[in-house]
Amino acid sequence: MSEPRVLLVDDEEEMRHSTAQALGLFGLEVDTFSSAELVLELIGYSFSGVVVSDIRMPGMDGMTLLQRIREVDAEIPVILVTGHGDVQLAVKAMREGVYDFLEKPFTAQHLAAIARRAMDRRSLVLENRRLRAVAGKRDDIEARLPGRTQAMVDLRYRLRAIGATDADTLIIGETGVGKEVVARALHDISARADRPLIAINCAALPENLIESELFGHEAGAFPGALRPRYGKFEHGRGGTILLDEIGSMPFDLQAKFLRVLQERVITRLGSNEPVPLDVRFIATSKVDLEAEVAVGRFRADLLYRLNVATLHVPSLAQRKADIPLLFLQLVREAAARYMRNDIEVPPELMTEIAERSWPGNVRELRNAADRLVLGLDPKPEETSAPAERQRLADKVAAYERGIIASALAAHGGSLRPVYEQLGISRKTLYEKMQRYGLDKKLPVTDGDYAA
Ligand SMILES: Nc1ncnc2c1ncn2[C@@H]1O[C@H](COP(=O)(O)OP(=O)(O)OP(=O)(O)O)[C@@H](O)[C@H]1O
Repeated sequence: MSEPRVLLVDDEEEMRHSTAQALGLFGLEVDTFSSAELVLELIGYSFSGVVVSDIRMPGMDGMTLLQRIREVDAEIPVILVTGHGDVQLAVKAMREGVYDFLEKPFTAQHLAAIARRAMDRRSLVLENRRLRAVAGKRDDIEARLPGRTQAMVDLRYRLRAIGATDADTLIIGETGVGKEVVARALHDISARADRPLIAINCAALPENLIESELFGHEAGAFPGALRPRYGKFEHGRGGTILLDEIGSMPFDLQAKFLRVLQERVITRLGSNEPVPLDVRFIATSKVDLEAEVAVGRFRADLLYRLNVATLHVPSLAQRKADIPLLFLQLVREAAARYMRNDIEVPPELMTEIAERSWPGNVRELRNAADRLVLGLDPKPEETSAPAERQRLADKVAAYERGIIASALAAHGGSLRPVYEQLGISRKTLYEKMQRYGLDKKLPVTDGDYAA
């Protein structure tokens, strides 16, 4: 989203500077490089400018640079300049896909006009690519966030609507519902899709480093800050910053963050100079931020600023009808991940899965699918708890049997001292002896019992 730039490569310093200056006069943003290797490091698929390079240079020459750039992206425009009037070189360059070829001497006006045309074409190419990617990803939303319940239909509808804007967005939902999945989908259908998405977990940031982590710092800003460093916000330039668990952001930092949201500038630690920041913020929360405001842990002004575009991601309890299909999809995904193709979901298991409660939401359901595929009990807590209880009950029973047996032995099989000592009724002792198979093995002296 930054201005497209001309990357100008020339090993001759004077030529480099005079050309750059002249192009600057025609309103172009120019970066200069003394070698082709240097410029190659900056070229990527989303590069939005144009490369202007001398042909004859020590090290990598202009023709090789052209070839290398076209390996990265054949649609990046490269303009080659030669001082030698070499027709053969020109022909070769044309064959290699050069955008244009200029002979020295040339006027800056001429070069500026060609460069501008090249950049216009490049921006068209990038825009078309973006539209194609967005169209693909739009179809993708259904696959990424499946579900036929109204809650999911509404979520996808709002997601697409908000995705078409550049508004900062708050995503709310219980743990494991897929807030991060929604955030990534939002980024992917936005105009920033080809720029980075930087995810920051506010709950995991070390308190003492948090500001420099986010805002960056200048050299000497604090002991140990030897070199200047970009913060995470600046790494997200042109893209999206995802602030996970915004409710965990320290209170003092919330005021600074609010300023960033309002003014779209940041100031690195140890500097007074605000730097413009072109990013979209997406924040997530599983805690009720209104409640956090009420107890003074979250700033009301920050909440109001964030709460403009809001997405509520429903819990599985709020979309129970989606559970079977979602589970099947997660099983399919897990099977692919673990390279198993023989996984079946027995109907009884499906019924249990559908009726069970899933407090950990999709994350928990996904774990269950993984466990099934790995041949483990897919219903860990809730259904293995009775098994635990069973084992515990067995242990308790064995212990109880031992106590009764030894009491019976101690009293020579006489019942009265036994039930009195154990503080239970005669009837209860009788039932337990029956249950534990103790009646026949011991010498019995109490006529009551024998009867
Ligand atoms: N609709 C979905 N389809 C498939 N997998 C999903 C879906 N939603 C979430 N998941 C999976 O569930 C897990 C939890 O998702 P995610 O991390 O997005 O949840 P969250 O709401 O951000 O969780 P937390 O509140 O703990 O941060 C991830 O493994 C994710 O891939």
